Amino acid sequence: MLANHRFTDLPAYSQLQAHYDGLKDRHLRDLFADDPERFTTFTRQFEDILLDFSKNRITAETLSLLTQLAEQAELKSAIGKMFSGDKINRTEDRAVLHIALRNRSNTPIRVDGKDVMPEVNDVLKHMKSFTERIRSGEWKGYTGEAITDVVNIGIGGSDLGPVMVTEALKPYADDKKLRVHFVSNVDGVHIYETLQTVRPETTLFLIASKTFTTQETMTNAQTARQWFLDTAKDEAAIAKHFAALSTNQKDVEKFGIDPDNMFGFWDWVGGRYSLWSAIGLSIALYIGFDNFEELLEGAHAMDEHFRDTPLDQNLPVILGLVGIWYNNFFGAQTEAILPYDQYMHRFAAYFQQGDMESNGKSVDRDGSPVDYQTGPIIWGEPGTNGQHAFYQLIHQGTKLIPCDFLAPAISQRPIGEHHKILMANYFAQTEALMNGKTEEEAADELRKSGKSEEEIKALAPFKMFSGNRPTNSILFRKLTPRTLGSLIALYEHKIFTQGVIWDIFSFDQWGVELGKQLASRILPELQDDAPVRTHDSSTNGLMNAFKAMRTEKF
Ligand SMILES: O=P(O)(O)OC[C@H]1O[C@](O)(CO)[C@@H](O)[C@@H]1O
Repeated sequence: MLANHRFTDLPAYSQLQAHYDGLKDRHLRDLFADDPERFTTFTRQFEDILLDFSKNRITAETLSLLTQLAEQAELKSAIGKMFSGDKINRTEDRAVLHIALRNRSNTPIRVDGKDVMPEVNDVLKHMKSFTERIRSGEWKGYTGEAITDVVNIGIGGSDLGPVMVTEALKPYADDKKLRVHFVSNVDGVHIYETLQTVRPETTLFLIASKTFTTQETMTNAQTARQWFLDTAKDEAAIAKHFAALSTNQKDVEKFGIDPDNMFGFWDWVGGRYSLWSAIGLSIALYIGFDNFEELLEGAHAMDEHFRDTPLDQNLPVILGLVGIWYNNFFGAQTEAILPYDQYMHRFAAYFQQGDMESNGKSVDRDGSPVDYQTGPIIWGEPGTNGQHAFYQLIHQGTKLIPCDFLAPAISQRPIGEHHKILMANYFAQTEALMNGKTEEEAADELRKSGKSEEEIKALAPFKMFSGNRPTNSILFRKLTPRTLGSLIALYEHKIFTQGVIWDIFSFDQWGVELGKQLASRILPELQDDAPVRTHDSSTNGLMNAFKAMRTEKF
């Protein structure tokens, strides 16, 4: 179990507050002018990944106080507990062991006294042989044709991870031989549009659901099953075209999926941390098992770094602490993740769930409501597209939005000048966000463009930028499976770091569960045209309008 503390009672918290009062008005430009070695001071490297956090509103003292905050929150011991299978997810009475799924060292990790590694390795072995049979064409569909399309049906953590990783590692796949599709939304449009592009004879459906009860997934799965049987006409053919990725064997069998085609995992794998488990089968099928293993290895290497490296040298810890600095002292409410790599276009969306479902909590580990901010709003889009959309608000808006800028030094598609242009933008943006433009600089520029002094006076206030907008730059050599694995683990452990320090439980999601319960209660009320009176006036009104609209009586 994790130790409890009051975040705002930690001695370093009040020291940080006093420190903040002294630092809040200092400009990044001045911090750089004060210390010519600032880049070296605030840069850390892990394998092919460089984290430059020098463009943050921090000094060496800030880092030292933040590190003390982490020590006082007993972060090191919390990390040890996660890695040793302690049931740190107390509200669900579960261990938190996504690190075991990629434990390439294979050291025993025990839950309730039992080493989980043999079962982890068995599932990986099963995934490997299945992957190889599908990819080689040895596995035949019910008409004797090889599989050409994999449709993963899942939602939340049973979708977002595989979607993000298969997009990011597209260069390692061969779309001509095997394509992947993802159906998550219960909106019939999603499954309809997907089924338009595939043939029953050559399609493999992966029903991905930890619980195998999620309404959206089960609805889509039943529709896919019916669509398949409409052509195949034979239930026995299901064994060749449906597999399940789940912890719920009973319901998998009830659905009619051959137990040999079930890939299991365990309650200690959180949905949003499950891409490393059987939920990653679509990834392995798409990029091949060797590449999937490389992904696991990259994550494992980051796990070891997180567990063994001193806090002020530790990349996930630093990201977490810098986030806390803005969230709890500057009052920032949001953070942007901005990859300058088109293949990473789902990275921010993935961590939107990872971070917000984990740290969107307002009760501490003692059960008391918190009186400080916890998880930030996470969002983002690939770099240059964002520049032409929402960056204006980051540059000149009233909100402080700390941003992570991620980019590869080597493009997967080195075409002409594209990558240099992309990277010029990458470097330019963090520089501009930091420096801004003074009114005098704006005036000078206007003068050079031939404006009159009167026009300069009128226009300069709009053309100045305060700057002082903080960024992290995460520069890596190339988006390989190993590097991607490390980057994902980096953000996972950042989330862990923050949750521990905020004294919240990061591995449950009771809020989401409530929405699921309410939806199942409402569904029966939509089956007929009877007026609904059981809810508040807004919900009743909307449901009745919906009923009227569908019968054209509106
Ligand atoms: O894999 P399952 O059980 O279908 O759940 C899907 C998702 O639902 C949630 O519980 C809530 O959205 C997520 O945590 C999970 O990833």
